[in-house]
Amino acid sequence: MAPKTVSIVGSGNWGSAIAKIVGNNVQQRNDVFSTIINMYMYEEMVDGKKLTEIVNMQHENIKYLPGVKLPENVIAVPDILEATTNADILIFVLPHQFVQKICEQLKGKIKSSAIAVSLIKGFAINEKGIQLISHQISEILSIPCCVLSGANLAGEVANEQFCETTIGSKNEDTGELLRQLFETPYFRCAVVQDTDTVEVCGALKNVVAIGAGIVDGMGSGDNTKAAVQRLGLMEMIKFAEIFFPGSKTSTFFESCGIADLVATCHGGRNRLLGENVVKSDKTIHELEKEILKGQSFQGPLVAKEIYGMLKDKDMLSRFPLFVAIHLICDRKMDTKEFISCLRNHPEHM
Ligand SMILES: NC(=O)c1ccc[n+]([C@@H]2O[C@H](COP(=O)([O-])OP(=O)(O)OC[C@H]3O[C@@H](n4cnc5c(N)ncnc54)[C@H](O)[C@@H]3O)[C@@H](O)[C@H]2O)c1
Ligand SMILES: O=P(O)(O)OC[C@H](O)CO
Repeated sequence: MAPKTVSIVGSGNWGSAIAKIVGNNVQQRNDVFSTIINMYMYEEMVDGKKLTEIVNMQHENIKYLPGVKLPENVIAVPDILEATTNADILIFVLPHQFVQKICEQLKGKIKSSAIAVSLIKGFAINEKGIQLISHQISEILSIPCCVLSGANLAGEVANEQFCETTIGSKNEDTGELLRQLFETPYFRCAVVQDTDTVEVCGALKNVVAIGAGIVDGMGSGDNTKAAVQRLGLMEMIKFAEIFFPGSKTSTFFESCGIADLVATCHGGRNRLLGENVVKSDKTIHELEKEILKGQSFQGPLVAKEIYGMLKDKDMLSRFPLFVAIHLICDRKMDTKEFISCLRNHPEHM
């Protein structure tokens, strides 16, 4: 069989870390994969030069993953159609708010036999309510879309510190192909078929991590933070049970579940946001600009999306932690009220 061409759609903090892994792997497995990888990069000027040109000259994404060398077979391409022409495998890894626009541009322009894999942690909103990003990609492009999600803080992965991840694929052969594309001795991939739950975990843990940051900002101890994580996990499980029937509890014990929740509540950008929401009165947008310098917090947007959906369905009282986190991010609830939310949580009734 002809080697498969891989394209990466996205080149931020995680996109660049994954480009390092995939760029190296395709060189070692060149019987299975073509060795040149196009990486779509949203063009911007850095120090007066185009970021794509800097990446292609220096083999380093100096804005989103400074200090990490990327393999030379990863080529940054500013044109989305040029980046994805001939791709057999499309890796989607960009903040979820940009997916619809990118997919609309790709519609009818990619190989009909291509497959996608989404590394994105977020939800889309459409007229029916919440939609998984992998479903959105699959629906717009008319191709299957798998997922990859786990306890994977990009900087640590890029520095080759051991971690696990979870690939969700309903098709066993595709799951094995993706494992070959992503697995390294420091990035251990487990494949499960319960793809929806893998993705739900990735989106919701970003919301819980803001709660962990809020209690950090308030100076509460580790016990309080553990309570946020436990109650958050209970809401994540309930959310999956109600809105994604058939979801398996065992998936929450994979890297995409409990491990990612713990990693993000301790070392993630969303945790940092929660801490700063307590310590400053700036808006989320101002904090994002100030703290992340171009990177993106996904938690506040997901919290807002699920708040709107739960309100429409008259279910706000069943998810008080998610609701409080949204209201605090929106500056409609005082951070001091967060402890009462934990104290009066329905899990204690
Ligand atoms: N960073 C991590 O540690 C990490 C780990 C696992 C999963 N994720 C998930 O991966 C996804 C991507 O995150 P990331 O960290 O790579 O990105 P990031 O937070 O670094 O986001 C910035 C990216 O968005 C791009 N961008 C800005 N405006 C754009 C536009 N209008 N259209 C298209 N792109 C635009 C920027 O060029 C940059 O590449 C998210 O869903 C995130 O939750 C992140
Ligand atoms: O830095 P965060 O909060 O976006 O989390 C990053 C990853 O999702 C951790 O697995």
